[in-house]
Amino acid sequence: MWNLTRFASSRLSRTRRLFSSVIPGPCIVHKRGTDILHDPWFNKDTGFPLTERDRLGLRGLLPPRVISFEQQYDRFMESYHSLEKNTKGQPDSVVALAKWRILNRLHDRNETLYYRVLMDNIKDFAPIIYTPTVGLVSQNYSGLFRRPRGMYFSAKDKGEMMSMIYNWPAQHVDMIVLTDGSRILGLGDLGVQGIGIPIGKLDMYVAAAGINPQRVLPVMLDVGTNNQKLLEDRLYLGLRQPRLEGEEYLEIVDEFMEAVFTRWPKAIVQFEDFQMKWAFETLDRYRKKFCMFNDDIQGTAGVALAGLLGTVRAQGRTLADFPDQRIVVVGAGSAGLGVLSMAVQAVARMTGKNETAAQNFFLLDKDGLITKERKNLDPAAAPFAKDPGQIVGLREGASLLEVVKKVKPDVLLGLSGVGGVFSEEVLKALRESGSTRPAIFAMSNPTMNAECTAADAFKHAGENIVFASGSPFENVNLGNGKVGYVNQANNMYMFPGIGLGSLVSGARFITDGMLQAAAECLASYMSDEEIQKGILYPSIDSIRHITAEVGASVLRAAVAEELAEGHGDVGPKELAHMSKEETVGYVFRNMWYPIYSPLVQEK
Ligand SMILES: NC(=O)c1ccc[n+]([C@@H]2O[C@H](COP(=O)([O-])OP(=O)(O)OC[C@H]3O[C@@H](n4cnc5c(N)ncnc54)[C@H](O)[C@@H]3O)[C@@H](O)[C@H]2O)c1
Ligand SMILES: O=C(O)C[C@H](O)C(=O)O
Ligand SMILES: [Mg+2]
Repeated sequence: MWNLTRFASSRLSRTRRLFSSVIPGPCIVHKRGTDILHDPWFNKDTGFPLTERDRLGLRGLLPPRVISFEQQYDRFMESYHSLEKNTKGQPDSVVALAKWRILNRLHDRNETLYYRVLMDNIKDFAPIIYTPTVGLVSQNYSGLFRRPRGMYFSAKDKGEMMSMIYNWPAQHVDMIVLTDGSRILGLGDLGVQGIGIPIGKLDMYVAAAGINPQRVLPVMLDVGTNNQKLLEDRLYLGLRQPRLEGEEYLEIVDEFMEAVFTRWPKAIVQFEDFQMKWAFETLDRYRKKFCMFNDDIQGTAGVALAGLLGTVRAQGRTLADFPDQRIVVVGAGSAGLGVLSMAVQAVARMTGKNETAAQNFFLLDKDGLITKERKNLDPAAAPFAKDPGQIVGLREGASLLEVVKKVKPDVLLGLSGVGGVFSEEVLKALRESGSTRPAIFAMSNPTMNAECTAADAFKHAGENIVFASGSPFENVNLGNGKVGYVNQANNMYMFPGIGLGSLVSGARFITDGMLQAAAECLASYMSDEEIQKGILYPSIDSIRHITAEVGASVLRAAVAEELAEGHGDVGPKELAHMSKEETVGYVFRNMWYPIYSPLVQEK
């Protein structure tokens, strides 16, 4: 059932070939003069050619010399490298924020140049615009705030959202990332400051999926905050009130969703970093009504399942052995439960048995092992709660150490949001794992919330482990020329392809079938040779390529489920007649690529 296609060697050259045909057509701007210079969508700074300077009223508003895009690029990178040099030795957070600031200023000034430097240096810049630095930025957002980005809808805007949505200047919007700031990474309730996350996710949409930056919209739904520190902070920029709850809360989200889909019926909304109860409730409420998904539940599930399947292969086994893997999941929140349900569904499909599919999975939360004896057992966790009769030697609420010692798992997967939960003792206990090559997924973000560091994992659990973390760590030098490989198990390998595939297929909804197709695609992406080395995911350098593949598989699944209504001038019939290769080419052709496009028609 898992079709293991290999893409390996020609990936990069194929990417380049496909992009060479994607030169945007002339785009005519109706602004003039300083309005253009101050509009980051159109601004080219000193790169405006003389004809455009003449015809757009820019003459005299810029120094006379025209600088090429490449020169601008080099100049920015030089400034960036000198900033790196000048901040050497300073605390990590100071350096990270300085790097974020210089990138953010470019983002505010010239989007084309910003996205080109981001794409070309994604490995270095993703940790700044995305996890972990985006967490630090969100924590300090009210102090760092200089210019708004995206839209802010607050509880005070009730009844006004339908008209407010038309305040957004872009005529078309394809991709929206929405948060209410209630569970930002593992940092808790950050209220309005959580807007940093949708901004970072949409930067990844542009860099990885080639969504046109003029068509993305980060949104903050500010319904208050329960973070006392923020409520008392005189600089805090959000509503100073406790979070709305119950019907009052849902009425705000309902109103926003109606407003968005009234103005942009074809948009896709990604829910991000909602606290668990609202994450599940809103997914359930909207998934059959609007084209939306929850990244923490569904995107994370896909990336984790791909990693779990990779782990089986890394052990030298076949995928048919997946149902025998003993997997301990630490964290029963939106992410942990999302991963469990997708993984258990995969086992059920492979074995053809629903009743026993969850038997090799063990779920823990802050109160330890979850069994059917748990008081106030969350209904969402109930299907994975152990029957005390079937776990001899373990009790309700057993500690992680007890569980690892008893279960001897093949995989330890953390989505708890708590740094260091995989303690030295727990990692050492994993040495007794039944597996020749146990895997550790410390998936919580940002770095300080990871369940363990990469270095500790290799040191305490042994050199033969497979390791993945949600935020990036350096590979670990094991001595004797050996390297402990660090994977980044982050939903960034999933959500851009889910969004892009849904967009270019014109899917009405995002179904489990489409998400499963995305996960299968990522799972089959790596060659056996890479997997043997413990490399479970592609390098972030090839994120556009993997996103195109994931996007194309989502598209094909939408077509198969007769949900694809087409996109632009490509109708559903044309989509249905495309070969697999053609769907990938079509997805690539729909990716925006950052180059300056002419702002005036050639005379
Ligand atoms: N790598 C990724 O792609 C990815 C994706 C989504 C979420 N995450 C990370 O996962 C974490 C959790 O996200 P969530 O949405 O599920 O949060 P959540 O608040 O819904 O759930 C957290 C869960 O962890 C449990 N927990 C807390 N302390 C614990 C402890 N000491 N031991 C065991 N369990 C404990 C809680 O009881 C709860 O069940 C966050 O840090 C987030 O950044 C990572
Ligand atoms: O934002 C990330 O880096 C992954 C994930 O969505 C999270 O909430 O941690
Ligand atoms: Mg998230």
